[in-house]
Amino acid sequence: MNQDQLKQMVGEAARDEVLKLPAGQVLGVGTGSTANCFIDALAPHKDHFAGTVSSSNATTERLLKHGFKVLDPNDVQGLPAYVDGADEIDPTGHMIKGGGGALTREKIIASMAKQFICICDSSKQVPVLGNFALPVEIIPLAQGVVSRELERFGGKVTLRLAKNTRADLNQTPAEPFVTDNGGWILDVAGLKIANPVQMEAQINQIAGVITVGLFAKEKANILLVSNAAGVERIVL
Ligand SMILES: O=C(CO)[C@H](O)[C@H](O)COP(=O)(O)O
Repeated sequence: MNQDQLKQMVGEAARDEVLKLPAGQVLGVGTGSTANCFIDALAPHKDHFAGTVSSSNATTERLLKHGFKVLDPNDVQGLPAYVDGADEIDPTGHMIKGGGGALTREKIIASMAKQFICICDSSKQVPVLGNFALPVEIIPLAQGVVSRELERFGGKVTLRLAKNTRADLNQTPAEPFVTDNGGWILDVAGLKIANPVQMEAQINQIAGVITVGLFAKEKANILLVSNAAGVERIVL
């Protein structure tokens, strides 16, 4: 079974999970290839929900294409659940997210939800977070100072670049990747995150940081994880 099939399988399991929620509520929807599988699987059942709140422009576009109602988070009091993928998840449900660059809105929508349902294949499960470079969204003018502060944690800091820029042709410097919020992303490689709660709080305190892609406070409550044998449901 390949990774796409594993993502599809867990997307379908997440559809079954959220259809157990009472009808007529608003659902939080994440970003990424696994979240896309979930959106596609849920599309025939969209009327079960009064609407959705979306974690990125890309997800909004996909939801609208399927005919889901997409609501402004400011018009929504709370959510029964938020469904999203992860780049890494540890045994307690702490995650690294932001590989797709949507970490800030993902964290905001997750904070509105009673339950974070994390969906992934088993390659994302790790004993300790940090093999995946930790994304940190920043205010662009703070790149230098935030990079220096982040280096104190012991990792290697790299500015994320946009794909398909003219740098390939050696004509211009590569352009930074720009988030939906106009921020830039620093990726911090080589960390061993023994205490995610502490590191999240410390990075949040650096002036110029918009959001760190460590989801320790907004951790997963339910993990649906797929492997060749099927989908396991783990309450965290
Ligand atoms: O945090 C994210 C986007 O910002 C994604 O949830 C994360 O990158 C996982 O993506 P995928 O399901 O494509 O592996």
